[in-house]
Amino acid sequence: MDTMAVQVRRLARVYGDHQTGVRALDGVDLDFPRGSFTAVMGPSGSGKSTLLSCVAGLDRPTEGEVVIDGENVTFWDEDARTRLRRERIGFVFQSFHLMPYLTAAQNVALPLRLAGRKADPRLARTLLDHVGLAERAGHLPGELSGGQQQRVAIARAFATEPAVVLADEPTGALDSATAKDILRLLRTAVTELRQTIVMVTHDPVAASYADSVVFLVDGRVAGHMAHPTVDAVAGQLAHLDELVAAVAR
Ligand SMILES: Nc1ncnc2c1ncn2[C@@H]1O[C@H](COP(=O)(O)OP(=O)(O)OP(=O)(O)O)[C@@H](O)[C@H]1O
Repeated sequence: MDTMAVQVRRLARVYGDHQTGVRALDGVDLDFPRGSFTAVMGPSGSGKSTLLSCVAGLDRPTEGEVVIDGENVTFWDEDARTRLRRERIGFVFQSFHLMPYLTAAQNVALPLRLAGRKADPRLARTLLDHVGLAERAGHLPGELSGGQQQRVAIARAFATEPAVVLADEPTGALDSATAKDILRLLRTAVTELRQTIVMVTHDPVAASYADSVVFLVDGRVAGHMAHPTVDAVAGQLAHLDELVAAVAR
């Protein structure tokens, strides 16, 4: 069994003309091991969202490859990539993206139904139990707080036991105490359940819950940090200009 959940190789994404267009990604090589929690950071426009979109198969790279669970998915057709997103990738967004007219349990079961699996109501309840929301299974998103909605979204993201969960600013809309609860939950999913998470964030506190941080600058990997602390990440972000200079060399 491959030990890498996700690998990207020489990944490039050019928007517009190949010569004069924007190189949103410019030769990115990254490995995301199974059971790892990686934060992706970098200035606005550095390519973080483009990286997630390419890994999710929402966007096609101009060059390079995306390998998920040992399978090169780069050239899969639209149908196969839709199945990939439904079955092998979980998503957590800043603004939760729950279906407003479905209960918490129905939202959690939705990926299983879309993947054509028999939706066992007990599984949705178990997943909600894991995120501390067993009592709220029958509630609609509008009846839940922001932090509770994000817990439902996390239970949903892990429902299909995906190869990787892609989280885009998962704590961006939450107050700092609620954000820490959510980050602890993500950390537990990695440590205890061997899930794999790739999280885009601007927040050094959020990044400090990860095993490592990848810094992107101008579409390139400008640095890595293992065992990040809040101070070390904030310090690196304050000196991104030095990373930029190193990339330009
Ligand atoms: N559909 C598109 N068409 C043209 N240019 C695009 C498109 N999507 C992204 N870009 C450009 O690609 C670059 C990388 O964008 P991306 O959204 O990946 O950055 P980001 O690091 O996620 O930024 P932010 O932190 O602001 O979300 C930017 O210069 C952006 O303007």
